[in-house]
Amino acid sequence: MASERIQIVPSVLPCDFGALGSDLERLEDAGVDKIQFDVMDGHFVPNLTFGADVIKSSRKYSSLPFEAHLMIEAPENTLERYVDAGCDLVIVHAEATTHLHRTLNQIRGLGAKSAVALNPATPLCDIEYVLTSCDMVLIMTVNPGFGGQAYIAEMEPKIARLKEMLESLKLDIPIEVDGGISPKTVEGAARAGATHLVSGSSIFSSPLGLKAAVAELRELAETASK
Ligand SMILES: O=C(CO)[C@@H](O)[C@H](O)COP(=O)(O)O
Repeated sequence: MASERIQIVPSVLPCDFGALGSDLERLEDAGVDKIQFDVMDGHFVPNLTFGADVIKSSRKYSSLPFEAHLMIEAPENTLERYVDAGCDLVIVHAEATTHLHRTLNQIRGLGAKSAVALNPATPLCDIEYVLTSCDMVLIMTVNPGFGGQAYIAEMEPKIARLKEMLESLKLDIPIEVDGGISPKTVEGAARAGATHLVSGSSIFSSPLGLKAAVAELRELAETASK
């Protein structure tokens, strides 16, 4: 597990959707490691954002890996569109697909990396038998649907237990956390075992500016994870 390095992952939710390309260029200049596109359908979560076409049109503005966080019902019906749009990794929610094992392997079959996300209330036992079909696990530290929510610190024991599960299976895959990640919360998440840290409102609203805010999160997480 020690081989997984800290990655800072911006959520595009706070971006200016009318000028997404330039915001993506700003994020790459700021030193982020990959980009997370928060896809929301207004059914699985109350909010509605964008689909694969927006990601496809964004591809030319960044050389970084793209991941699609599918906060949508029945993601298995549309996986190919996100891979064709240029996503290197596709995240589906365990709560949103009937046949999770099949869906995760469908993503891999399309040539992308697969990941499963768990809402705060969903127990780790729901993914115990699909971890070998995952290239990453996302632990939500807010209830999905909106940016700017408060970090749920009660998820830290869940992160730590997941790290133990992965180590016992000798699976060297990252644990990503998403929701309320800021300089005040990142250390707790990293100390528990998270290595990929998704942040939206904190880095975009930081008085330090985007580049320094990304560097600050990275330094805090790296120190806490040692
Ligand atoms: O995906 C979600 C919620 O569904 C958000 O957690 C964003 O991805 C990050 O938002 P901040 O909490 O960092 O503002």
